[in-house]
Amino acid sequence: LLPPADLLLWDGISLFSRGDWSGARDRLLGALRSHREVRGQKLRCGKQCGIQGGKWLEEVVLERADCLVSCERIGLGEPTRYRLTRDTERNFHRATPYNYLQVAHYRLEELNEAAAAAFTFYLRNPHHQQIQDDVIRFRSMKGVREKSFRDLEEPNHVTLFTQAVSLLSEGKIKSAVGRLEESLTLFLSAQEDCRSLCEGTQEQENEVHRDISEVIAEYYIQVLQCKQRCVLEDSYKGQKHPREDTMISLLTLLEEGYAKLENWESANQIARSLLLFHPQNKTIQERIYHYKKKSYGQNSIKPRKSVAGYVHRTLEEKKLLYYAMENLGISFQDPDFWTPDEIVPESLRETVTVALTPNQMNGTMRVTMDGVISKEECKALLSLTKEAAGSGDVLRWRRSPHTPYERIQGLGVLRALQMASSGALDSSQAQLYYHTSERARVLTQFYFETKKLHFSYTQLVCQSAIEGEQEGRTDLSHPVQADNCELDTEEKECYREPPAYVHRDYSGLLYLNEDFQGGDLFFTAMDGTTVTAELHPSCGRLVLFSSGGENAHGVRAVTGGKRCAIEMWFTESAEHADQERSRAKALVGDGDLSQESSESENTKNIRETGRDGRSASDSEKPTGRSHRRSSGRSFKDEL
Ligand SMILES: O=C(O)CCC(=O)C(=O)O
Ligand SMILES: [Fe+2]
Repeated sequence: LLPPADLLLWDGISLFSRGDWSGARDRLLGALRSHREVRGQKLRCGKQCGIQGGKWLEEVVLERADCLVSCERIGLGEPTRYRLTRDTERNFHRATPYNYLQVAHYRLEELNEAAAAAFTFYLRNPHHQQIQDDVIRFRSMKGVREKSFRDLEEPNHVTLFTQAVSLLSEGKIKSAVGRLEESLTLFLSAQEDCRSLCEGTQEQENEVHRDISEVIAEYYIQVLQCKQRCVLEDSYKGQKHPREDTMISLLTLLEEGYAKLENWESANQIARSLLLFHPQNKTIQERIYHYKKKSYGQNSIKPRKSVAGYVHRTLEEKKLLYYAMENLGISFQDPDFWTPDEIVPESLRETVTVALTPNQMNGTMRVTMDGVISKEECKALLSLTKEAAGSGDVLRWRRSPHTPYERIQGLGVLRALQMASSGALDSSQAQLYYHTSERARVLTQFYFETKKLHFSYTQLVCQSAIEGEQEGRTDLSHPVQADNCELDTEEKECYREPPAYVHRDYSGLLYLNEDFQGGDLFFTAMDGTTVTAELHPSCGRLVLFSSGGENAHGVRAVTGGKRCAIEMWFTESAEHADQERSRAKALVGDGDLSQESSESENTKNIRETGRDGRSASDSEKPTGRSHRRSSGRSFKDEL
């Protein structure tokens, strides 16, 4: 039996601080091993102490408690010995031992081990400045193999998945499918393990004596929330890509593999399993029809049992959690994109959907969402621009700097709020402007899994076609450009240097209307001419993209009517945050109780961020809609 993990960890850290590198390394490795050992034993006990049906609840609970305690005692000793405090548990969760370990390995000149430990920590703390630098340093060191940059805690199902992806690209379909099947099995069993540990001990913060059912309900909700988060736990850890659903990615590839192998029955079965996540999806239905024809109308094919079980169970849990959310006032962040509307109570239902996925837009870092604001909200914001135009010189219509055929009008957030406080604008509309942009910021942060984003600039802009001057027009409303770099279409390069706004990291365009001619937004390759995606604005439609050359874009001529949008640019760098924004924030009284969060907080927020981008500890105000709705789910993904 290994010494307890916390003892080894603190021992290791103390040897570390005294410069005893080999002692530190051995203790830290021991701590990781011991932590794993306890986890394994708890899993074994959990299985061994299964619940038998047909008994009273009290009897079941007491029996299981007795069984668990004695099973763990035999395997691990007294509970006081192996149970970790929440802090220590969090340290293991964040892979902190690896951060010490990488330094110890480095000092001991074990460079490949050091690189692996550093990389492992980095993946779980991608915004940690020091580890970013360390990984870069290791990469430039001679004698460190590329292979060493690997995740020492990578779940086996991820390893297999990655192997399968490269096998598929090499055309080795059979082996790929084998790997994917194995990966699916392992993913499901990893989920079981993660979920079963949710029932382990939890430290309670403020114990007061309350009604037994209240206490049980609260504890049970905690357990359910923990189980729901297991999906995030077992998802692929990498950066620079929006998070995808592990199960859906797995099944999609698997179906593709079976189809390539012309194993129509299996392809059909997997497609039917996928359909459980998106029952209305036309393309899956078509593929099923196609497979059915290929296998001569085989009609009795059902979804995979394991997948159906997975979907059924998680939906049952979500129902309970949404019930608790509606009636007991608990907060629940649904980690899944695909939860069907029927599961969510009417009052909590949100309308934001992903209208175009990055894939459908032929890029990785671009997405289009619909329903981000309601029709009434569009109307209110549009009337803000009308009033603003009538009330002052700065906001009067002027000729567009981009084209002689259009006039343009712009209004900043701070300006709007200031005008509202002097009575020149409707104050609730000005506030709505603020909260709407805030909503877009949170969605960007959530969808691209970035660290905290700050506003770099915000503007409500309308362009309108000058009547009678549109004949024979061939120019654009807004020429093709990138938002944070100088686009050189000859060289197909984009230079991130002044005069470009180099601090912009993400761009957001929230459209307020659709009743005008022309004015489509389009994306091009860096040549400025090859169009890769094009869309017409509409009320509540939000287009988000990274601001670099990978997202060169322009706007087609507005040849009739008025086109209005809120343009937003976000930066990851707090130093370059828009000063006006903090004054605007003060004006709306949006107190930031969450404070400037520390590095660790930041990382934690991202892991715990729900579908509306709000973490449990995030006390930012709801965004213009009722609190209930904004703390609910916020968008669902279409395939
Ligand atoms: O209004 C739009 O759709 C795009 C405007 C734009 O790209 C910009 O102002 O940088
Ligand atoms: Fe732009």
